[in-house]
Amino acid sequence: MGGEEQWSWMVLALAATASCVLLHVAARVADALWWRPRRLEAHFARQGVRGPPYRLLVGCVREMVALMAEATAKPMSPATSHNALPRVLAFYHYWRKIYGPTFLIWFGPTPRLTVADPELVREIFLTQAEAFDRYEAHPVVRQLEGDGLVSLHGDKWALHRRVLAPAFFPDNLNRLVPHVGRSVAALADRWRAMACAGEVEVDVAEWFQAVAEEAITRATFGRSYESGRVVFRMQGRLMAFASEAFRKVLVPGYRFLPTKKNRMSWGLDREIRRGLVRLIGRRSDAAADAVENDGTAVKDKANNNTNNNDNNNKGFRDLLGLMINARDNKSMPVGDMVEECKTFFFAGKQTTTNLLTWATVLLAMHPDWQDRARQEVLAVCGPGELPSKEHLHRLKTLGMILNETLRLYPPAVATIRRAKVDVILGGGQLAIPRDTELLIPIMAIHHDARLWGPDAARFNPARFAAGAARAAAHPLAFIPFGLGSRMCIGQNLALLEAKLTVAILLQRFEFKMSPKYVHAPTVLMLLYPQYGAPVIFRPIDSLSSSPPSDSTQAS
Ligand code: HEM
Repeated sequence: MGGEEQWSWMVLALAATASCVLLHVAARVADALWWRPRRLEAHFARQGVRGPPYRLLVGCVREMVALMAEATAKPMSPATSHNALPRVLAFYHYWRKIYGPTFLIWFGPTPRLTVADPELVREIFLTQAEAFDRYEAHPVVRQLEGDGLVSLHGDKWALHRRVLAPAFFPDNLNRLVPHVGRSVAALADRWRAMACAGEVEVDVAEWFQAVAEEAITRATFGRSYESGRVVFRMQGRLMAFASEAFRKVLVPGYRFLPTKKNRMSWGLDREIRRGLVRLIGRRSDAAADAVENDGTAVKDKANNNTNNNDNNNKGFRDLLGLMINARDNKSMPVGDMVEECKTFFFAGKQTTTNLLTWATVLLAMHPDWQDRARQEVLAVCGPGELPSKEHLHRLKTLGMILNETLRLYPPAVATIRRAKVDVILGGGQLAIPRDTELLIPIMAIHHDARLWGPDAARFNPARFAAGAARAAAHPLAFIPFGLGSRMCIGQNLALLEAKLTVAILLQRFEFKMSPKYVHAPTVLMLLYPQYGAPVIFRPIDSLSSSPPSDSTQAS
């Protein structure tokens, strides 16, 4: 064979190989975008599970967006109704009526099975939990929430959860009561000072952010509160930028473009990291000095706030200190600690702000329950003292009100899992292939009349009189903090903050909704009042205008 002929054969062979590769890739793409979704649709249909039809590339996202846009265009009607599900999860409400409680939707070519039956929920979160993983968030959300507990998996998640859990034990959190109480009392004093003609109107959705930020900053940084606060302020600004981006920008890759806002976000992100690394360095050095001087016991104390400058923090185990101690055991690098701090700010601030906002809105809408709760608070805590940890424990009516708030307006309206393996649920009824996502619409379970009775859409805290597990026809019908091993780690902190804040406001004010308020719950990551939550506060005259005495002492 001549050189020229040999060359032609090589070109032909290369062209044939390239064609094979191209064909193979094209076949894979066609399978992923068309044949696999069709096979899965048929697979679920054979089990009686149906849903809106899959459309090439987009799945049923277009219909979902249209249903949500239509629902959020109008406020709730009637304006006092708590039947918010059709507005908040419009697509769920619409398709559930057509396809029943378990149905299949498509996020692009990704199948998402919607499951609202508490027995299936039990299997997903408890009895077969090892077959499911938490879902990977949108990259914009991921960047914000940090690579901490919320998004970790496997051994690393287990280690972090073990290290951080002691910060949320009730006896530890009780030490925060005086701090949080004082910050709420300061807020109440400001509102009292702002009141003209005997009352003041404030948007509680805005103001409660400061209360939630104070608590999460204390819980994370303890005695390094002041430096931590500077870092978390920046994190707050970053979150504001990102939630704007999340709202407006659906262009893939937009977050990488050097726009003015993006450059500001990147700069803030760098500053936050630097600030946290510096702070961790200072705390680690202090702990190391303590070891050199006095041995290990003192090191633990150095990390756990026995600073003389802040005796009220005495013995408090903050998240940073717990992580630094773990790092000494070589288990948590600085980068991981930075990510956890970001995660806790993200997971802890807005969720609690939302709970506080909806609880205040509901009490303003239901003056009968506001009166009952106030009577309880005055009977247990008196009119002028900051509630103590012992007081909080005795505020049963307020506890019921917070539960009913979390039922009707759960800050996290849904959660998602992904099947890691093929799995069979419902005693053999439901075969779920690997990589199927499961959408658990927490809010829909909370509003289901078959579980909660015909008054499911009514605000009736009395249904929680015998405890959360007995409030509905199924013990797992109430899951505002999730379920199982990945249940919210901050639940005790959120409830403590909410009880304390609402108790202090009830002591000091009567409140009602502003005529400007438009009842329009909507979802943007969490459940928000779409047009804010303006509430009118009228200081209770029996109180003196001087700041209340602080009867509580840190324990
Ligand atoms: C009313 C307030 C809150 C609500 C309704 C809430 C809700 C939830 C829910 C539903 C989950 C589970 C998500 C899932 O299973 O996919 C969760 C997890 C989590 N929450 Fe909360 N949360 C609240 C407050 C807080 C606070 C105050 C903190 C931190 C101080 C926090 C930190 C976390 C973390 C780190 C996780 C992930 C836990 C893990 O995967 O191990 N949350 N939360």
